[in-house]
Amino acid sequence: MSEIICQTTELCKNYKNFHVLQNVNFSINRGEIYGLVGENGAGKSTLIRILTGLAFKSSGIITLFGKTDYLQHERTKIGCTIEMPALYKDMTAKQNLEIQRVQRGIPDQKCISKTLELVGLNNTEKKKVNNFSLGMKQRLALAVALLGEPEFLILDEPVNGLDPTGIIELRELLKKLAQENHVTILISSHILSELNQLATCYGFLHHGKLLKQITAEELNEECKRHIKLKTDDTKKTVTVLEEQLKIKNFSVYPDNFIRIYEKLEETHTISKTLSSNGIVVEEMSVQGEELETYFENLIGGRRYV
Ligand SMILES: Nc1ncnc2c1ncn2[C@@H]1O[C@H](COP(=O)(O)OP(=O)(O)OP(=O)(O)O)[C@@H](O)[C@H]1O
Repeated sequence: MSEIICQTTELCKNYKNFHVLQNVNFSINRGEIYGLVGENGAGKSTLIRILTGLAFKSSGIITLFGKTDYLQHERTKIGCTIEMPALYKDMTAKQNLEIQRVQRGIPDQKCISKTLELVGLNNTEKKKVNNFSLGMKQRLALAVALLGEPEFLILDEPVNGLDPTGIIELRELLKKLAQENHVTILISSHILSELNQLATCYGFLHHGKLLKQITAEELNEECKRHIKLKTDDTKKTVTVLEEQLKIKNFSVYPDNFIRIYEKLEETHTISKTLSSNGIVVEEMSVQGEELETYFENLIGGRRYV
């Protein structure tokens, strides 16, 4: 069974009468890249701040590496970038990391060049952070988070300010960290498509509530264009689909909905054939959407970017 690295149970956070997080239940397994998606103000940063100990919960349970109380030690295994870390602007990337290394008591000096190389900042040499682009500052922030070789990496909106190449590079780096170094990653974003091809699991946060937790596979399946079909006789429908309509690529869901992934233009023929076999078609529509539309629909059709 996979090991749960981070879990919240009925987690709530209130600021006076304002409920920023409401009964949030979510869990992240080791090696997973968890995409936390939510529009501005959804509560992503608050959730991350609570996990990392920068803010207090109002109620609920936080479990880190299997422990629920006195999480100071567990939090030493976490590396995080929350907003921009305090970087010394008149110093180089290397000098900044050296300060962080000493402050955190990391003995191995070699970790600095290793980390700079990992985030692609090894060629910045004498350049001061003052003269860094936003993307370079983001990478340095990531380097700071990676310095202690954390088991759990938490990144709050790390793609902000990165150009498309920077986003792809970051995506590859995070994949490598998860796959080769078995680092578990929680990454927040208000743009779902930025997490696409990276996250292995998604949590959708809206107005402080976790609306849904879904694996990448399930999400892709839901977004794939398909015919959604419900009839009064699922078993007989399956037989007609296979034997008469020669449809192979379909799935039957527990609520008796059938999803057909082929012959999307032939809904008329499908419904006629089913009717001629005495099957009543209760619902039939072509579905499937862009990731952004998926999230929009999930939160009630409102544009959020
Ligand atoms: N210290 C605070 N006091 C009162 N309200 C706060 C405080 N911190 C956050 N909030 C409110 O909590 C809500 C969630 O904020 P949070 O920063 O967690 O959202 P977010 O999803 O990270 O948004 P963004 O993508 O804009 O960073 C917002 O309405 C915010 O104004």
